[in-house]
Amino acid sequence: MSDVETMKRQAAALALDSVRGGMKLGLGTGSTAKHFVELLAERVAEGLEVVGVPTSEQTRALAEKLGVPLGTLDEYPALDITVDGADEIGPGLALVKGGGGALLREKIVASASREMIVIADASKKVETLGAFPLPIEVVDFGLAAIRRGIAAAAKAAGCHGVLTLRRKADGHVFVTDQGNLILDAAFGAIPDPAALAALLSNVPGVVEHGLFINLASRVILAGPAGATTISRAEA
Ligand SMILES: O=C[C@H](O)[C@H](O)[C@H](O)COP(=O)(O)O
Repeated sequence: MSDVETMKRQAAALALDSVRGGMKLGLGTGSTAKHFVELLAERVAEGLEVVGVPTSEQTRALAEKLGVPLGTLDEYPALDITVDGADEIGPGLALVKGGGGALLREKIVASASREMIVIADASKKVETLGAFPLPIEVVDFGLAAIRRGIAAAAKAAGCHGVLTLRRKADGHVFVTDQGNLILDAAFGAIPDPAALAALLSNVPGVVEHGLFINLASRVILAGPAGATTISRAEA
């Protein structure tokens, strides 16, 4: 396993310490969340009783394969903990998420959870969000108008940048688990993430965006010298 994968797994293992029998867990998406699902599956095989609610079809398939009992948010609308990765972690534990295209379900599941624990390698912590292009999930109608709306909202929040329609490696347009499209917004820097989040949410055609404000309660960051936990109160 590469150094960075070892760090991600270490963060995932620490998040597992917060899991107790009987909990209902949101299961995140991405390479870091995958480590958590794998480690959780080991504990389930040893007898830990939990129910997971996956944030993507990818995570559902992995958890099913590994034998983690699954439920839906309709069955369990109030979850105990969601454990998920992030693309960037900024001041106040504001996050950019959606690099894997799962931001919509991830935000719904995190919002339904008493606590969201973010697990990441230390490279994800930044002073200013925005170097990672912000994923914005939009409907498949009126894309040119939606782009104009996003650009105007971004400008009002002091952000400028190219919006790129996400495509898969084979060139086909990327479609989310909810059947929507993703525009990746290369803003470079987001001076006021909360303001941008509110403005983007008001653009007709925007289903959701990858700014997670006041959702993460703790971040477990693993670096070469070990792991540290940062709570929102101290971030
Ligand atoms: O849509 C994907 C998610 O928001 C991921 O949690 C995020 O992209 C981080 O993924 P990774 O752990 O692979 O860096």
